[in-house]
Amino acid sequence: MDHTGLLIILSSPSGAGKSTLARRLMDWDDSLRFSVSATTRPPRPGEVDGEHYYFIAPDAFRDMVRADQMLEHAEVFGNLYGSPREPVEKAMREGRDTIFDVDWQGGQQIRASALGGHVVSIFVLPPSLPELERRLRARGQDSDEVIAGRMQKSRAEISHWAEYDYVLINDDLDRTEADLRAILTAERLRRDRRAGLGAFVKKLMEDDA
Ligand SMILES: Nc1nc2c(ncn2[C@@H]2O[C@H](COP(=O)(O)OP(=O)(O)O)[C@@H](O)[C@H]2O)c(=O)[nH]1
Ligand SMILES: Nc1ncnc2c1ncn2[C@@H]1O[C@H](COP(=O)(O)OP(=O)(O)O)[C@@H](O)[C@H]1O
Repeated sequence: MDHTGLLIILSSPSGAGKSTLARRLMDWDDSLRFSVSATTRPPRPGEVDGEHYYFIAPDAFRDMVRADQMLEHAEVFGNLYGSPREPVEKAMREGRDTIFDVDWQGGQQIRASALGGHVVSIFVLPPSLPELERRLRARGQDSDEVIAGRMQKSRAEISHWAEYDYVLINDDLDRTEADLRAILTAERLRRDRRAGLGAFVKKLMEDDA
């Protein structure tokens, strides 16, 4: 069936688990595409350029924005982050679904973008703020100062929860992953209904006549 790809927005305060969940979803369904963002923040140990992020200089980032090559962009924790437009448009044309790991500003801009696709937005909450801090520490990739900054910003990110179609409390990882799979399956069926089931039903009736 002909259809355009879904745009799946995942947001959460830093450390709630969205990268882990996105990775699990892609292991479940390898047709899913991850939108690799460009950022001016330095790579963490183990992060690979072009896989986790495109690590670029602020000037190069601003050039991309000026050339309208970013579908959305925002400043988060003092660094610039943006979703390159071209790979998303290509995936949509090919009918492949794209996952975005973006903050609330990115979520708002993707919803408002003129891409015209079927957008599904999901907000991931931690079970508590002390658990969020524990996860940031357990990840072992940020300094105390960076963790303190992220905890301070977490309330502002969480305040946007009601803008999202779905809100999941990521307590048990397997449970949250199962909920995400269910959301994706249901939203794909909704998309297909819109995209071309009319023609299928018409043919079904004709074949039976
Ligand atoms: N608007 C926007 N936000 C992004 C983008 N890429 C990442 N972010 C957000 O930036 C924040 C920080 O990301 P990151 O530095 O990887 O830290 P982490 O969330 O702790 O793994 C998170 O809220 C991400 O969702 C992007 O392309 N656009
Ligand atoms: N449900 C969960 N229970 C316990 N730990 C979790 C859970 N979800 C994620 N984590 C852990 O918390 C840390 C932060 O997760 P991560 O996916 O990097 O968050 P984010 O991308 O939202 O910043 C990681 O070490 C991850 O393994």
